[in-house]
Amino acid sequence: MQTPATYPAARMRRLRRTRAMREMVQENGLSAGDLIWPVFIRDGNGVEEPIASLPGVNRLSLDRLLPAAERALALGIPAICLFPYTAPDLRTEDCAEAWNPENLTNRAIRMLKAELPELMVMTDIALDPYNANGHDGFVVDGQILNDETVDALVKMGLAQAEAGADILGPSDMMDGRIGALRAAMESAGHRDVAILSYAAKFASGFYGPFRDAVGAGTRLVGDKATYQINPANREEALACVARDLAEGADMVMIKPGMPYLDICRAVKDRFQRPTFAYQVSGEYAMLMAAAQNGWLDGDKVMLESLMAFKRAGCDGVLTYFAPRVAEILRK
Ligand SMILES: NCc1[nH]cc(CCC(=O)O)c1CC(=O)O
Repeated sequence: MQTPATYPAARMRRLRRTRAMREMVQENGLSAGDLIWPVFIRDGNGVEEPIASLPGVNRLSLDRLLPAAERALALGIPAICLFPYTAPDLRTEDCAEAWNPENLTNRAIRMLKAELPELMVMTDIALDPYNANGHDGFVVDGQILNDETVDALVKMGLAQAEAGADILGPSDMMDGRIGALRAAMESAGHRDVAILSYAAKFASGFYGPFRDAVGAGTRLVGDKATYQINPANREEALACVARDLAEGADMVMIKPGMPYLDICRAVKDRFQRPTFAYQVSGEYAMLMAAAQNGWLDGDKVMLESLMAFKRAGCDGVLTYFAPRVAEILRK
């Protein structure tokens, strides 16, 4: 970096004087094309069910998902990511609903790809919405089984690819799942299905409202510390990213987002591959709660928080704010 001249030759305020000048020298940009919109789906018809801890976010039945997705596409959002709220009787210890070709997610994928082929559909691969105990993997005697879970995740991913998913999002943090999924996609002829790995996923308190939304929160026995990363660890997160890229991930994600911008920057600098952050449910809830109390300007902090991801090196962000942001950016 060139050392700036000293005052008064250097007056940093010269380039901040007018809006035109500020825009001309702006270093980073945010556009609708950077956004992936996470959406919660449920069964039924005509249902838009509010989620108390995520103000403004609803669980949508598939007939309501379609117009919402259509609007997202019209606003320039390239992808939506589906998260199912599974009916209670379909949550079992063997998690068999996860790879049912006719499950809610797979039906949603087929509908979206038939009606809106240009909109990319991303999925979540983990057992928690189908598991009786809320964990991302099989639980036996209080242990989360790794390799048995990977086999199940592969079946789940294959069913999603078969239904037409464009991007698979393994969020489970089992070891070896990226390699196993990539090999399965190759041999099943799904060569162009992309994998966006939840590579640096931390054991975070910020997932609370999400677990309410998919109905896994009250069921969860214990915590996820034996598979998600300790929030104190940076080198471990980088090792996970390196491993997932080596196993065939096309893109990687850091999650949560705002408290982990240092990891975003480190991942982009070190690997120079497509890098995404997930601005998770708790981050959304915290900004919305303050905005609803009149303590923060909601739109302003929303845009600022998303620009921060771009500045930290991310290529894009998963955010519940996506439609709102895209609407503002269109004006
Ligand atoms: N595999 C589950 C999964 N996929 C995405 C999220 C969190 C997303 C959010 O909080 O918005 C979680 C929660 C968890 O790991 O408990």
